[in-house]
Amino acid sequence: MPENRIMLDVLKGKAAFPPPLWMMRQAGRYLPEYRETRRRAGSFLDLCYDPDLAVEVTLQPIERFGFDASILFSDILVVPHALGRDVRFEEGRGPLLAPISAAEIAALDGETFHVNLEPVYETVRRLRTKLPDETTLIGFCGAPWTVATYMIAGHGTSDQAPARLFAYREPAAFLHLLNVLVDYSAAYLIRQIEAGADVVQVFDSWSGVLDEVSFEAFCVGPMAEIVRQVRAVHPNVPIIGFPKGAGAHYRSYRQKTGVTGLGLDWTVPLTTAKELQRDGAVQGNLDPLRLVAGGKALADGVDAILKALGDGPLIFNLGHGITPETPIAHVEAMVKLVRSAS
Ligand SMILES: Cc1c2[nH]c(c1CCC(=O)O)Cc1[nH]c(c(CCC(=O)O)c1C)Cc1[nH]c(c(CCC(=O)O)c1C)Cc1[nH]c(c(C)c1CCC(=O)O)C2
Repeated sequence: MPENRIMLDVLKGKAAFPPPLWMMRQAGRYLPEYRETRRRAGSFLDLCYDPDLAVEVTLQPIERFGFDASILFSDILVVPHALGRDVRFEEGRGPLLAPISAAEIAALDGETFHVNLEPVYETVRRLRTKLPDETTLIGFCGAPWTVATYMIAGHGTSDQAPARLFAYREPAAFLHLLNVLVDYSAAYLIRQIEAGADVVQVFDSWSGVLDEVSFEAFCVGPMAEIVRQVRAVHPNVPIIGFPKGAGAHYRSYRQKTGVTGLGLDWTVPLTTAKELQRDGAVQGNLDPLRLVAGGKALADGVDAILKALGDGPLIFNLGHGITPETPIAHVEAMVKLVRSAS
C-alpha cells in the first residue's frame, strides 16, 4: 500500500493539514454526468450491479474534484437484496421492499449471497486498478439496525416506528435478523477488502431514533461484532463507523465497538468533536445544507470545522450525504476553501 494515502495516516491518528477530503454520496444526482449514466442504466439496482457503469459513476466525482477518497458506488440495500428480499427503487419514492415477517426472518437464506454480490466485488477490483494510487478506496455497508429498518417497514420512515415496534413485540425474531445481518455484512466487507478496498465504512443512518438500551443492543452490539469479525481476518484495515444522530452515545460507541474512525453528523458540537478526536480520527461534519446555500454559510461552516479540528486527525466531510439540489460551483468552492486553508 503506498505511503502517500493521506487518509490512511489520519486514520492511524496523525494530523494532516489541510485534511483529506471526500463527501458522502459524492456520486449522485447533483452531477449531470451521474444523471446521464443513470439514464443509460435502467433501474438503480441495474446501475449498482453493472461493473462498467458503477466504476464510471464512482470515478466521476474523483475526476471532477480530485477528492482524497473514492467510495464504491452501490447501496446499503444490496445486502437484503442479495439475501433474496424484493428490493426496488422507484423514481421520487426512494427504496421499496417487501416488508419482512417473523416467519420470513427465520427462513432467510444466504446461499447465493456472494454470487449475487459478485458484480460489486468486480467493481471494487476494477476501481483499485483505475484510481490514482494516492486515492483511498472506501468500501461500505449499512449497519444491521439501519438495514433492518428498511426490511421491516418496506420503505423509509421519519422515526422508524415500524422497526422499533417490531423489535419490542418480536424480540427473538428481531435479534435473529440482526445476527443474520451482522454475519453477512461482515462477510461482505471482508470480500470488499479482498477485492481492494483500503478502508470500510458502516452507515448507521437511523441510530438516532433509539433509546439508550436499544442503542446499545441494536447499534453498539452488532457493530462491535462486525468489527471483531472483520479484524479477525484483516486486522489492519481501518473501519469507520457512522452512527448518525448518536449524540451523547458517540464516545461510548467508539470505545465499545472499537471503530478506527468516527463519522460525525452536523449536529455534533465542535467542542464535543474535539473531545472525540482525542480517542482517534473523526470525519465530518459540515451541514449539507450549508453546501446547498453556499457563500458565507458555507465559508463559515468550513472555517469553524477547520479551526476546531484541523490540528488533530480529521477527515473533512459532510455530516450526511450531499443532496441532489447542491450546485456544483459550491462543491468546487468547498474544495478550494479546505485545500487552501492555512
Ligand atoms: C440509508 C441509505 C441508503 N443508501 C445509503 C444509505 C446510508 C447513508 C445515508 O443515510 O444516506 C448509502 C449509499 N447510497 C448510495 C451510496 C453510493 C456511494 C456514494 O457516493 O456515497 C451510498 C454510500 C447511492 C445512492 N442510493 C440512492 C441514490 C439515489 C437514487 C438514484 O440515483 O435514482 C444514490 C445515488 C437511493 C437510496 N438508497 C437509500 C435511500 C433511502 C435512497 C433514496 C433516497 C435518495 O433518493 O436519495 C438507502
